[in-house]
Parts: sequence; C-alpha cells; structure tokens
Amino acid sequence: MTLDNKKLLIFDFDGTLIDSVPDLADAANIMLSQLGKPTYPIDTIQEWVGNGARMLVERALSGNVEIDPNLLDTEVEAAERLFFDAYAAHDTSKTAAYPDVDDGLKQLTDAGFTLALVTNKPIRFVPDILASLGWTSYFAMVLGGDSLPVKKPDPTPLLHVCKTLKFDSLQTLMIGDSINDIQAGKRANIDTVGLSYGYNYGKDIRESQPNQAFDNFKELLDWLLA
Ligand SMILES: O=C(O)COP(=O)(O)O
Ligand SMILES: [Mg+2]
Repeated sequence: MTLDNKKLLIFDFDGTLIDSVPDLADAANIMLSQLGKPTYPIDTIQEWVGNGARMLVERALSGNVEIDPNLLDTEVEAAERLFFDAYAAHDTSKTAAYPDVDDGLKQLTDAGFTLALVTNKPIRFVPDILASLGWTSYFAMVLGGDSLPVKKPDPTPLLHVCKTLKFDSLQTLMIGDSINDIQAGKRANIDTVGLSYGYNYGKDIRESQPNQAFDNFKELLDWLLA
C-alpha cells in the first residue's frame, strides 16, 4: 500500500478516537440493575462493544458475547430503551479522547486530508459527543450504526461516504480498532489501518490483517504526516 494518493481518512469512533467504554459500561449496568439483573465489570463489557447498541444490550442481557437465543424481542426493546436513557444521561461523563487524537485531528485537517467518521454507535449520540470534544468541524461526514440499513462490517457505509464526498476507494483509508472496521474496509476495497489499543473482543487487531497496524495514535500520525 502507498500513502501517496490517500486523501480521505475514514475514522471509527469508539476505541479509535475516544475511550467510551466507561460510559457505555455505566449505562449497561444501570439498565441491568433496573431490570434486577446481574451487573458486570468494565473489562467484560468492553468485549461486548463493536456491533452497536442493540447488540451490546443483547450481550448484556445474555451475560455473554454469544447472545442467548431465548431472548425475546420485547424484552430486548424494553432493555434498549433503558440503556438509551442511561447512555443519553452519561454519554460524555467519563468519555475521553485517546492521547494525541485531539491535536492529531487538527494536524491531519491542516495537512489537507478530508476526515469522515463511520461508527456503529447509534447516530443520535454522536453529535453531542463530538461537540463536547470540540471536533464537530473536523468531519466532512458522519454516519452512525443506524444511519443506513446496514452497519460495519458491511462495506456499504464506507462506500456511501466515498461516493458522497467524491473520493474513490483507492484514495481512502479506513482507520479503526475492530475487526468490523477492517472487514468493512477490505470488502469496500479500501486500505485499512488497525489500532491495537481499542476494543476488539479481546483479540489483537493484527489477526484481522489490516494493511498497517499501530499501537498508539502518535505512531499513526507520524506515518500519515511523514
Ligand atoms: O457502538 C459500537 O458498538 C462500536 O462503535 P464504533 O463502530 O465507533 O467502534
Ligand atoms: Mg471501534
């Protein structure tokens, strides 16, 4: 892979730019307590993040990354409402940018890259979190997990961003912490960068064979801005 022609950087959000698991875990545990169910430590809940809020709720109700097949839709929907209420009240309480991201987004913008955000997080939560970090103006386009009928690892959200912003897949780089980001990139014929510090079901992102992998945002910046 060469960086020469890369113009559009599509970033994942949770586990890539922000450490959001403390707030997601609090919201999941508030929901579980309200339902009289057992709560879980943050390290456990971290391994349930990656496929959007609905799946996090289903995994929390199951107490496992594998979803209990006996869960009822009505039960999940009621739990999801409780989770959404709890997360809306706490989506920026403990959420913080990873080191070097805040300044890095500015440096990448100044260097002429176009930035976009594609997260599996429900879109309703994204604008407030971006605003709380002062990042709204950095992103030419933002898609949430429910902005389109399908989410990552489906390639559709990435292809939709490329088409809307008028870049082809060869001009684009997908940067994320999860196998879902890497698979979406590969299926869209977009080169991928894996970041190892986020949430990937407890697995090393290098197992997903991204084109490049870095252990912190600073290394990514040094490579992109070299
Ligand atoms: O909400 C999730 O499950 C993961 O969100 P992400 O796609 O920004 O990592
Ligand atoms: Mg992520």
